[in-house]
Amino acid sequence: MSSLEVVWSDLVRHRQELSDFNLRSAFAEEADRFERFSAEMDGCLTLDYSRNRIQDKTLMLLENLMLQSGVAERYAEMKSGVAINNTEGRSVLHIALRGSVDDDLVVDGQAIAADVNAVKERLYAFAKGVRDGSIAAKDGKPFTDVVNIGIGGSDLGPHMVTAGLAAYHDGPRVHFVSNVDGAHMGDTLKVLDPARTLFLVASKTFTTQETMTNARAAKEWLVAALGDDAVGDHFAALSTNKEGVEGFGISTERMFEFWDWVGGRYSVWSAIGLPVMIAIGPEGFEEFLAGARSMDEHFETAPFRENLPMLLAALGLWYRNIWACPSVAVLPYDQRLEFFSAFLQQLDMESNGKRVRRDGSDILRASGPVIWGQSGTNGQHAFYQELHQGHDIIPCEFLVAAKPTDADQHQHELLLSNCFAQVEALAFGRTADEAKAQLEASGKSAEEVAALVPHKVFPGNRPTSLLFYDKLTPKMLGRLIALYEHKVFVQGVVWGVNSYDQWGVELGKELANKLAPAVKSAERGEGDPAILDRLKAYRAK
Ligand SMILES: O=P(O)(O)OC[C@H]1O[C@H](O)[C@H](O)[C@@H](O)[C@@H]1O
Repeated sequence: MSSLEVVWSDLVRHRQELSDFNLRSAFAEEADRFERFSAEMDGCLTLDYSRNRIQDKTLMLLENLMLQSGVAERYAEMKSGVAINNTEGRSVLHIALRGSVDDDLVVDGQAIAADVNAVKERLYAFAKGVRDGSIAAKDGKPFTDVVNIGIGGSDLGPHMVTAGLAAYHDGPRVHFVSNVDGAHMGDTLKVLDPARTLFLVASKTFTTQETMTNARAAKEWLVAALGDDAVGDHFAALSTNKEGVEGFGISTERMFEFWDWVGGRYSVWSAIGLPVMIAIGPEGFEEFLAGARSMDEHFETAPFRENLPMLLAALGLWYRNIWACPSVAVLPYDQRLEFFSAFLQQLDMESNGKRVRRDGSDILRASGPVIWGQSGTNGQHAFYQELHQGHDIIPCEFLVAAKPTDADQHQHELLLSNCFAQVEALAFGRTADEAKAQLEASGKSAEEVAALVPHKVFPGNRPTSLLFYDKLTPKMLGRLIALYEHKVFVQGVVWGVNSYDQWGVELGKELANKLAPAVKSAERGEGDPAILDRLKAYRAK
């Protein structure tokens, strides 16, 4: 057995040792659980992971798993520009986007920091111009609205961050259109004035069906109102595909490039972040980058027991592979992070939702779990029932700020108390004796008590981790995203997958393009004839 397989079997055996583990008794017996199982970075972000089914030995074994899997070695390869995205022959260097000009990161023998900086300067100048009106609409007046047209990595990151930093917006309004469903573009344009609207076409490849369709629709809408010559002033492109951008009619002066070593789901730090720069300004965006950079440094230097991404990754592996938990709920108690779990779905599931290892061999164990969630307290009134009393154990990651950015203090205290209450209820539950005492105290008869007790028992012992931070600033959001990026990286290395390709998305895309003509005419064509027949019938109604 390889030394890595030995660690996996150590972990399986260790789970048996913990078969009677219960968070209630663990907390009763170990007054120091918070001290032992929490880590802080920069004095403003704490990961409290004390309410997990772990002991010191668990962490020792998980640390060994990281060592044996070669996490540090793979990270060194990544930083040195090795094409760790082996199926596409690409380096993976999104960390360079938040680095400094003095960094010596190299791709294909070329230093990249200077290029990164040059594009960033152009982006900042453009964002500033749009914000102060010096980059204006066709009529010379400032833009009031910016529409980002993109999908996947060219939408989820900037959309989530723009919403997350709403307290810092002081530029034009920013909208996001992603879905090929014409209703998305239609509903967005309905409230906009073409004379005041700037479109950003965001697409790494500049070939994605949804984005190109929406971009053409936007162009038609604009041209119909303002004429052909408005396109130059009212469009800009964020892409790696110069020919595609020019072909669409956007000049290279209005194109902001990035590079094939930036994966779509890791691209919010690049030109894809332009909507955020326009919304909060370049200074705010610099803070956002600085937050991510501080997480990079933390990840590179903090010892395992203090290393937030390592710990989050380790706990994820523990539950996914040793406890067979199929999903993880991400629950930000922050309305402005309402798109955070949707963003993480792409980051995590597109990266590690794989069935073969880098060399094409079978992984032989479960890889990326289903990531899902919603902002608190909304989720409490929807799916928390299942978290508390459902059949599956669903580890939860809660996120909450100590202080509101600009919201009411009293309401923020209620938000915090809801978050802490959930964490406590999931961990400690309610025993049958407690349920009985409560029902008796409420005056129920003995029969009623007996009938209701089973329904009122909360098993507890449900694992949660809490990311507790001072305030949701641009810097903090940068830290949080980079934290999850590194977590995904670590897990990908342990599972041995290529976290930077996404072949699984391709088949559906190919088939959609193939079926488009058949759907258009609703005639029998390629694909499932029965459903096309039904389509024809419904259309004829
Ligand atoms: O930016 P684009 O080239 O338009 O790609 C947008 C998205 O397309 C696909 O769905 C990929 O799976 C995503 O990773 C990517 O972010």
